Amino acid sequence: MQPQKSTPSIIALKQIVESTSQFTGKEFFEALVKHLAEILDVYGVWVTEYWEDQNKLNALAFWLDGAYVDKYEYSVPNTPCEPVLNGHDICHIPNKVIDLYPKDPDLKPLGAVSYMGISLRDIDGKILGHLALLDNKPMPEIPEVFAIFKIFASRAAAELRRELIQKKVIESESKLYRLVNGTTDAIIEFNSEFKITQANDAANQLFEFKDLVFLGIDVKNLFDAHSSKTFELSILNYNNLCDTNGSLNFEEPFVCLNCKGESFPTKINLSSYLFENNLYYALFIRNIKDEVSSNMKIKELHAETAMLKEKVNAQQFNYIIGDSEPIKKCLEQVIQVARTNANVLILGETGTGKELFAKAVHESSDRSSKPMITLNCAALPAELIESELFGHVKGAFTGALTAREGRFSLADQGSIFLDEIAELPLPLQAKLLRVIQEGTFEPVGSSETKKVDVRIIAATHRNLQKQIEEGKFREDLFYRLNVFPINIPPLRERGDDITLIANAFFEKFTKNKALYVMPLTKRDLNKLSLYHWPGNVRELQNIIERGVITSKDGNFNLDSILPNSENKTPENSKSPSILTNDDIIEIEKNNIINALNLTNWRISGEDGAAHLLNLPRTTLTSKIKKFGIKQVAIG
Ligand SMILES: Nc1ncnc2c1ncn2[C@@H]1O[C@H](COP(=O)(O)OP(=O)(O)OP(=O)(O)O)[C@@H](O)[C@H]1O
Repeated sequence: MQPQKSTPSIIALKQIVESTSQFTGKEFFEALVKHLAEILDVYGVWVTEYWEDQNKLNALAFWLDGAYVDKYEYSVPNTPCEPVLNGHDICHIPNKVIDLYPKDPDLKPLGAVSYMGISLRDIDGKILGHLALLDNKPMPEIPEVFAIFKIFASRAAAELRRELIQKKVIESESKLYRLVNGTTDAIIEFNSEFKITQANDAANQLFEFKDLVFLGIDVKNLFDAHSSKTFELSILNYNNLCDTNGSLNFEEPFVCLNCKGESFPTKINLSSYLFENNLYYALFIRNIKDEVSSNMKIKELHAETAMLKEKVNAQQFNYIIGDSEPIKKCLEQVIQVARTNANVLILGETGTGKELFAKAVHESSDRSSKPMITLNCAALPAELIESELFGHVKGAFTGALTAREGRFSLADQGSIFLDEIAELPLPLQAKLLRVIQEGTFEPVGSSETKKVDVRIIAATHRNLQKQIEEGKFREDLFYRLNVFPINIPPLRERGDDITLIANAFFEKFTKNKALYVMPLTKRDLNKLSLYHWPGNVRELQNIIERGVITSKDGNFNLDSILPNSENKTPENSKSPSILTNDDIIEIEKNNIINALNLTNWRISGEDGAAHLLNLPRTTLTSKIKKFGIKQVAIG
């Protein structure tokens, strides 16, 4: 091999330079191997990249016997290329290359005789690949050829380095592209004149802009008037507002407008940077429409839940009839206290509905899934109350044949309603105080301490302060119970509630009855309203029930049932009133009924009604007949 005899090496060099200069990359390598082979007049030339992990060489271009070899990769060991990669500058085998590398599978088929290879290295010396010549004739050592070979090896190495760097750039650009365009947040770059210079795919999608229209427009136009103003001011004050990292995060949402003018809420943040001495900003926009609408949905659901809760509460209390202000106030107090764990003391005259209100407190509390256990402290003898409240063990007292749970245990996690609390014997008041303070007690006859979590709702019609003064009620217990007192007003102070309750009870007692009873008349209702109801709602309930039972010819019988003597409020009784004859007859009739009721319908004798009325027995008998008074069994 030698440079063509007629062409000086400098010309050969010039030729190769000219024929490769306009190319880069694969085209350069192809031009290089072809021209080198032609000019140096060798059988084959190839340039490779080195795959270090596999210890393989891969031809970037291979010119062999006047044509390109399409694909050529091979393992380095046992080939003449091995010493090239192992540090030799130029490896030149002028002859008998097959004898030196008998295990190289390709040398023989190619008829290789001589070989020359040179490594292509990175700046730091790392092997990038190699350039090799192969000939089927001996290849003498000619310094000019070496020189040409070296020059082009260094050109090939530069190209290889450029290729590798370009590959890296493309890779990192593609990573960046994926990052920037893979995000659902819009990223928009704009300059100090607010002109958009770049935008990612998400920005185009979010604002429904096409690339061309998007670039160059004023970034402020992406916002509605108010947000645009805020945005502009923020940019003008950027240096004062931004954090130490140079970025600016906005807490409040910005309203953006898409190209159709449709608005949507967004969260934005900004950062700024200098590029080639020009100031740029990167604006990150996140569409929070879904977030906002979910928040709104949550708010709506909260409101709906609150409304439903109110409805449920209202329904829960629908057994408490009444629309008067004092009753509404009591119901409000029920709702207030129910949410807490505070003990409740319900005060009010007998029959005002204290038990109903206790039930309402329990049912609207978190304990409603557990029972409310009731104990009427006035209904049991003192000896029994203790075991009723705290339970007893077997044999604790005569008759205690088995152990029994007390009401406090039964009410665990729920509530206990202690009605007529003023009647609780003093020793038990002390025990109750301990349950309130520590949540513990011992069943009768047991030394085992039990612990419970019970809310106490107590009620009384008595004046507890007075009971304390008289030494009948413990003051400390009173303060423990009186955490949240609810005063139930007497029925006479509830105005139109009397009518409401009377009609409701009338409905209840006449419903599904074979007997038709005419509805309550205005006169009936008027009378009921004027009565002062010492027995409160319970008394009203009884009166209506009796009036229905004793109705005659379909007429509700109020007259003979409502106690006349107490038929007037104290105020009313002061004002003079004229009674009709009918009224007087009615008064007499009711008076007889009252006397008969009091004497258990005994007419004669010392404890009979005639004696009570100071009437002869016969007169009373005839009056009973005249007024059509009949004894009624009251259920
Ligand atoms: N507002 C009301 N609406 C409907 N019914 C009521 C109302 N208040 C009381 N009642 C009825 O009146 C009767 C007496 O009520 P409750 O037993 O709750 O009264 P109380 O104040 O606890 O009586 P006591 O002091 O005698 O124990 C019950 O049948 C109850 O259902």
